Amino acid sequence: MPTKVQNESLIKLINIEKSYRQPNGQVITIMEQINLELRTGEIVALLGPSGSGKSTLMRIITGLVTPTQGQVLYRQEPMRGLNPGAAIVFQNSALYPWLTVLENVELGLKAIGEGPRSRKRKALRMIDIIGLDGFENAYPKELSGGMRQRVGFARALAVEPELLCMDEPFSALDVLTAENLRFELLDLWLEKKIPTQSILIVTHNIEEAVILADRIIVLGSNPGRVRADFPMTLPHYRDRKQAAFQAIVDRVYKILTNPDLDEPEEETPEPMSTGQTGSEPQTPKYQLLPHVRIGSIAGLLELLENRQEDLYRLGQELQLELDDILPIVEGAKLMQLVALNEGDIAVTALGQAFIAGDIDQRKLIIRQQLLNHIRLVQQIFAFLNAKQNSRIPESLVLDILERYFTPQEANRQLDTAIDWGRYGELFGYDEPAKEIFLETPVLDDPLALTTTEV
Ligand SMILES: Nc1ncnc2c1ncn2[C@@H]1O[C@H](COP(=O)(O)OP(=O)(O)OP(=O)(O)O)[C@@H](O)[C@H]1O
Repeated sequence: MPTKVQNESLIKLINIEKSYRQPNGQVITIMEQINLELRTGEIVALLGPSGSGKSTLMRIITGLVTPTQGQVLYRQEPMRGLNPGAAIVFQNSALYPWLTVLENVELGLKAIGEGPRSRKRKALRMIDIIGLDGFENAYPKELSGGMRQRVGFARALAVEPELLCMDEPFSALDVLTAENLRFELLDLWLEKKIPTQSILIVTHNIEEAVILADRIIVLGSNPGRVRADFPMTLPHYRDRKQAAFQAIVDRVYKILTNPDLDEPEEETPEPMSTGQTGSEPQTPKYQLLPHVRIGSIAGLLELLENRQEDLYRLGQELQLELDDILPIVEGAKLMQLVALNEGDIAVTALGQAFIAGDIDQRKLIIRQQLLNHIRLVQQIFAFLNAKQNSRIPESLVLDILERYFTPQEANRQLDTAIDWGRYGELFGYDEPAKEIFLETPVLDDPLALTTTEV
């Protein structure tokens, strides 16, 4: 088994940007200025909110996606096409149902041109290492979810990749199976039973990252960028109950829940021109609304009444995943109903007034906050007031949104704005006509007649 050489550059991303051209011709940048290096001997966890570009970044590293700008170096050389040293394990290992475990594991080896005999030998060895001994001739449907995922690992590891990329590999498994598999993978890595030189894992699970990683990278969204990149010094095996473990979990939680609080990156190379398609016009940023109902925000406020709470513990208490709780907190924060301080969340005076208020008072508060702080709502409201019949087609708003977001995201933004506007009794939605209409025209409202600049 090859020994692991520590700290050699395996992958280097220099000023990576990825943009997609939308059907309307608009170019949307989903990530920019990504600078990072993966070195041998480390497990790196990539965390970030949904849509921050974690999977895209992993695909750029493996060569499945080409960046719009910037350079990918593999072992210090520009990478062209697929990364020769990488293999990927996905959330649901896509196994061929008509092939046995052995045949599924052999597939990756076949793809890289291994002959039948060495293919079989290597596949059997990896099946053994990964704990599937005795199941070589089973078909995927005969296996549990955890065992199928093991086959996915065996298939990826059989080709002896230098870099093992895993995109939420444990998230489809039940809690116990996931925990077992995590520690088994860690055993294989620490005991050098696999020749892998570096592991990159995309995850939504902070504790999983803290259990496994030697380094944690946090991405931010809109567009995706590196917000934090720090080493983990706790020795393996880590205990979830340890104060130091909890402190790191809190730190990551704090970064994720405070979009304004960036931690310095490890290194920031100078901008570098690559001669690629760098001439796309930059799209200015637009406030991104979290997809959350006002009811959920109200629920959070009621729960927080009169207490300052650590967000991480709150998530645990509510048994909410990070991706569920973040949009609720973000929505409440955008409307200034809560304030965040060092990972703690507290209800503001306005939030307290919301909790104490009856339904009409609550609606009034939301209405005020929407008109004061939520750009899309302000814009729709201004359009409606400028129209004589107080109605606008949704396509008018979608056209604007699609200058900044994908069509799918533009629809989600509009849905959220309509939901919030409805709660604040600012406007409603006529489904058959696909039009937004003013609830009660408020012509003396100073905001009503201002058109907001896009
Ligand atoms: N082929 C594509 N065309 C247009 N937009 C895309 C394409 N692929 C990804 N995107 C957009 O890029 C953004 C980042 O997507 P990506 O899947 O990389 O994020 P993520 O952080 O992995 O999200 P999640 O945690 O939800 O899996 C999203 O807004 C997505 O809609």
